[in-house]
Amino acid sequence: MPKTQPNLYAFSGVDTLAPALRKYIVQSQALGLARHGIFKVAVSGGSLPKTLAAALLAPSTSDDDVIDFKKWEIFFADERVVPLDHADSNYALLKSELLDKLPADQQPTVHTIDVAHLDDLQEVADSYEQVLVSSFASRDSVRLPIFDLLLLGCGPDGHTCSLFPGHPLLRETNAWVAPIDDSPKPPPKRITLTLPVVTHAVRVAFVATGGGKKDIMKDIFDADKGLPCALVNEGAGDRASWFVDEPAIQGVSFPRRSFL
Ligand SMILES: O=C(O)[C@H](O)[C@@H](O)[C@H](O)[C@H](O)COP(=O)(O)O
Repeated sequence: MPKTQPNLYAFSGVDTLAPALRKYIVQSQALGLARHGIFKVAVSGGSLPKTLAAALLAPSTSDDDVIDFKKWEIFFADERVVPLDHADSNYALLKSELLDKLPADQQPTVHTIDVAHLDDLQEVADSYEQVLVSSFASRDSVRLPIFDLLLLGCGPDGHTCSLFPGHPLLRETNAWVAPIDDSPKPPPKRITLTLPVVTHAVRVAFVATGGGKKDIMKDIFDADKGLPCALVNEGAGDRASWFVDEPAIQGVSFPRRSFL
């Protein structure tokens, strides 16, 4: 079977990107609800939660444009191993950008890391994997958990989640969730979904904005450097979609698609 290509959607800025991202998320939600009555989504940190909030907190524009947060199960595609109220916590970031702005009766289920063992990184990863096992059925019955949607960022070195270029973790084939204690991006101690879990999601959306991303975007889309983001593109094909602004893809020759 021929390999499919990722979808590259470019927008003038976050104000035009956010409504398209919202539409894509609402479609993904409908697919998830049709599939299993729940919407299982994992999110990253960085600049993503802010863009996500711009997309999701906007008022609904039609009967088809409804976000049912009560049916959402939110996981973290990667998390820094710090207390949940720490300035570095991806949960704390998502909470302040999005969760705190949702009404009390519209709160999703949010799966945070277990902070009881912050000094034992492997234990944090293992216990988070158990959270996935409970949600997605046992490891014996499913080889990999299949998220309805992953919402990811792209670092200036081409990393995504906490999967960094050239890191041995990229070769992990067994664990669903892995620890990393030498993240080049601080803080060093993190847990992350592994590459097979990322590439097996029903849909993977990347959000990358700003001129600071343009060099790495050329490396991801126009070169063959085996960067983590490119490995996700390769594994997910057209199940991967990129929501970017024009400055982020200045000079990139990979063909854009129009978002309908
Ligand atoms: O916890 C983290 O550090 C993030 O999950 C990380 O993977 C992030 O998504 C990228 O570094 C992109 O970050 P920006 O969107 O801020 O560039």
